[in-house]
Amino acid sequence: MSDPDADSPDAGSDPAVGASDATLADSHTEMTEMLLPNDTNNLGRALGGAVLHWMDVCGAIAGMRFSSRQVVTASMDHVDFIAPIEMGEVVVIEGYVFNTGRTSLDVKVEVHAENPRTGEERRTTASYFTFVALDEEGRPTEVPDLACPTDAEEALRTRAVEGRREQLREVVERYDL
Ligand SMILES: CCCCCCCCCCCCCCCC(=O)SCCNC(=O)CCNC(=O)[C@H](O)C(C)(C)COP(=O)(O)OP(=O)(O)OC[C@H]1O[C@@H](n2cnc3c(N)ncnc32)[C@H](O)[C@@H]1OP(=O)(O)O
Repeated sequence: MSDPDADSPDAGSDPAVGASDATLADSHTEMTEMLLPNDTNNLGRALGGAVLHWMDVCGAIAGMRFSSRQVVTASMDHVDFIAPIEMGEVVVIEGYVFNTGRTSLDVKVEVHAENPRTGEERRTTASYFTFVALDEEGRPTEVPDLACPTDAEEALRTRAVEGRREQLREVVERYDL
């Protein structure tokens, strides 16, 4: 989040968005945590499972904001922890819906760590989740179509689609599948 305004999905709106549509900006979710001892390992760094938990909750909130439904996590893509998070650092988790099926939503979730004293920040992980919206009886139910009425939203959508493709390609190459 080095420049949150540069490609903010909330910038501008389009009155032409249909009644059965929801926008990427509608789903946009940002959570801020501080890494405390309960979520660290013996090195004083974030437990992978704690980070996954925050990512899951952030993605679910994005899915619920988008669909106005309860959602459940159906799947999570590959996750690489590319940089450690140190105790006392601020953790910013950001998610948004970038693709929809009939009852499913794809959500990109990205995590940055921030040193609160220096302001230095770095990307620590990102992944792609699929959530499924449920009706009152707990059955999969239709979600709105995704609309990206602003250039910023369209750019984020494209970045997520291409990022997911690239991440899956890297995993296939890494394991020589
Ligand atoms: C707003 C009001 C809220 C009020 C209330 C507040 C409560 C606030 C609590 C929130 C708290 C946070 C929540 C955190 C999120 C959890 O932690 S949820 C817990 C962990 N997840 C689960 O327990 C899910 C367990 N799995 C299931 O229940 C079922 O497999 C599923 C996911 C519902 C799918 O059921 P199914 O019978 O396979 O359904 P089916 O009709 O075949 O497929 C439905 C869709 O799912 C897709 N799908 C199925 N399996 C998969 C898969 N493995 N991968 C990808 N897609 C899949 C299908 O492709 C299909 O997509 P569409 O083509 O319709 O777009």
